[in-house]
Amino acid sequence: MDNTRFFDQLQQGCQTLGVSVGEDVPAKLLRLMSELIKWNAKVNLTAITEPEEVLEKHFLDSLAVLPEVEGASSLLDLGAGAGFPGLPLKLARPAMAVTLVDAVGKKVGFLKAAIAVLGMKEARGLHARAEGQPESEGIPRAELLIARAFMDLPDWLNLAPAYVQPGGRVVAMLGKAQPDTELHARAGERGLRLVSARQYRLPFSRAERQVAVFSKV
Ligand SMILES: C[S@@+](CC[C@H](N)C(=O)[O-])C[C@H]1O[C@@H](n2cnc3c(N)ncnc32)[C@H](O)[C@@H]1O
Repeated sequence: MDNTRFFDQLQQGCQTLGVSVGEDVPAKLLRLMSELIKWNAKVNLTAITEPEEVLEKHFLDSLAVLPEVEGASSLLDLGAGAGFPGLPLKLARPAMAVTLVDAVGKKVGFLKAAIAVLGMKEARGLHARAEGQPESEGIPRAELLIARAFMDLPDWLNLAPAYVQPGGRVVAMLGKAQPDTELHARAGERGLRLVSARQYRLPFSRAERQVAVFSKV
């Protein structure tokens, strides 16, 4: 994929998703992709390595949840892996402080290198295992907590509230859409409230996704 095609596809994908990013963001995402592919040759960060797939399944899927993230001053991405969704969200909304946590040291090594290469301010890669005790784990609470492909929804909703500041929200990125009744029930069982649930499709493969937002009651 040449650079022009990358920029065209990114612009088209953002348009289809109804999200917008700053003028400097496409070049930064291109740089992130080249770091990711370089590191992935040495360290197993992600199974998604083809540029077209990185663009759609990692970058555009991360940017797709910008409407749910808008306005947050701090974001915590648990089980961030190679940095998704946290790194593209931080590039798109640089004023938001972002902490990316993963239990695997080599992945956190990549996160720290990517943050440095891209010159991100108020972004941090943190090597820690999230098990529901943020203080002892050294994981800061955030206004907005997010994860993708980290845990199934019931386990995520059990773990998540401990990492959210008072008045904050929990965002769940779901591969498989769940009916609103199910989301309401799962939230209610844990003292959470379903704020919104939205289905979307990735722009090129048309794969279905869902994003749900919960608040502490
Ligand atoms: C399937 S990957 C998803 C990575 C990324 N969120 C994405 O969507 O591409 C799950 C990640 O969670 C990390 N992980 C699993 N359990 C964890 C825990 N208890 N605390 C922190 N990270 C964990 C793994 O090391 C892995 O990188």
